[in-house]
Amino acid sequence: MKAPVRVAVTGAAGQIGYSLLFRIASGDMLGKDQPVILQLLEITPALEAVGGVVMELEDCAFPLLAGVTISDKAEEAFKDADYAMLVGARPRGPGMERKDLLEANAAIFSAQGKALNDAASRDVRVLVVGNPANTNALIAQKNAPDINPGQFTAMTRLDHNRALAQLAGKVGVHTTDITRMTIWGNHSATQYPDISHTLIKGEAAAGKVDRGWYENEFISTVQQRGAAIIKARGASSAASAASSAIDHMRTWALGTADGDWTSMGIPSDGSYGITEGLIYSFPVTCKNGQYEIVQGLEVDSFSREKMQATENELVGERDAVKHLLP
Ligand SMILES: NC(=O)C1=CN([C@@H]2O[C@H](COP(=O)(O)OP(=O)(O)OC[C@H]3O[C@@H](n4cnc5c(N)ncnc54)[C@H](O)[C@@H]3O)[C@@H](O)[C@H]2O)C=CC1
Ligand SMILES: O=C([O-])CC(=O)C(=O)O
Repeated sequence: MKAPVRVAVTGAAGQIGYSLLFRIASGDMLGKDQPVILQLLEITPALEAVGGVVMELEDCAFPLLAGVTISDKAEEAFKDADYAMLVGARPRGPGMERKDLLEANAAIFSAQGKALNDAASRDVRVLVVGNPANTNALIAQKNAPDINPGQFTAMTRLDHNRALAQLAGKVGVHTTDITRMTIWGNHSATQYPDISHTLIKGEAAAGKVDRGWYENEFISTVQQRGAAIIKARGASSAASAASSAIDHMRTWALGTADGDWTSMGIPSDGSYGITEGLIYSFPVTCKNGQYEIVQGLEVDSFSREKMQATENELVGERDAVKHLLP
């Protein structure tokens, strides 16, 4: 049996937490041979509620769950963490854009960046889910100068999975028939879901759908899916967000399939002309716990314009939180 790894989860009493914790503990994230210790962080008034969730975790008798801790202190929850899933933050309501949460949530991520810097494993892999996820990841990263900046990532896997589902539904195939989907940019309404390089059963996806559908329906449906769920459910996506967080970490740790790639919000190294340092979603392959940007993809003028629009939005968000970026 492998030694247990430590997975810190913030916002553990929230809606996403309620779905996420059980999937991590059952081995969906890191494999059915990898024991895990969960280190849960919540604000003080929610500690009793987390206690209830922990009772339920115990009652599942998960073979891989090697321990659970609860704390309202970030340094305790992040102590020696190998993985940190930063979910705890305010969600948006109807009529809001995710960046409207910047002011409410940004302070959380500067404090948690510092706490990760002080307490987590030097190899900690960080996923930011709390919105606006890309800019919150930037804030946490900049407040953790002793941790490799590349270990801070933001979740666009939900957008990636949504794009797979929309395309599969349109063409009448299963999502598993589709490879090389790409989400570029911000987890926001400016994101660019790009099928220019996507394959369906090994053939170009662009040849199988009408260009008008792609430009006028597919892109906006994926961009607006979070808002559509809030409108229908009265609360933002939770189980699908948790599932995508599991996918993001599993792919990062265990790798992408040969010939395929995924989408992750990662610090730009300047690839594709994107401003260095922004947490921008790129197509990436993963192997041995490392990700690498897929290079050499052709970018036409339609794509370039969309990639720049979402880049511009991220530059604006970064500038709005300058005071939190040491
Ligand atoms: N990146 C993505 O694709 C997605 C991101 N989200 C975002 O995830 C976040 C969480 O969503 P839900 O679970 O639905 O919200 P929720 O309100 O149900 O839960 C959030 C939890 O975080 C806790 N919390 C607040 N401040 C905290 C802090 N400083 N430390 C630790 N815990 C703290 C709250 O007490 C609450 O229990 C929201 O910002 C939401 O917008 C949601 C869906 C998808
Ligand atoms: O839309 C929201 O506010 C929640 C979220 O990020 C998503 O579902 O993509």
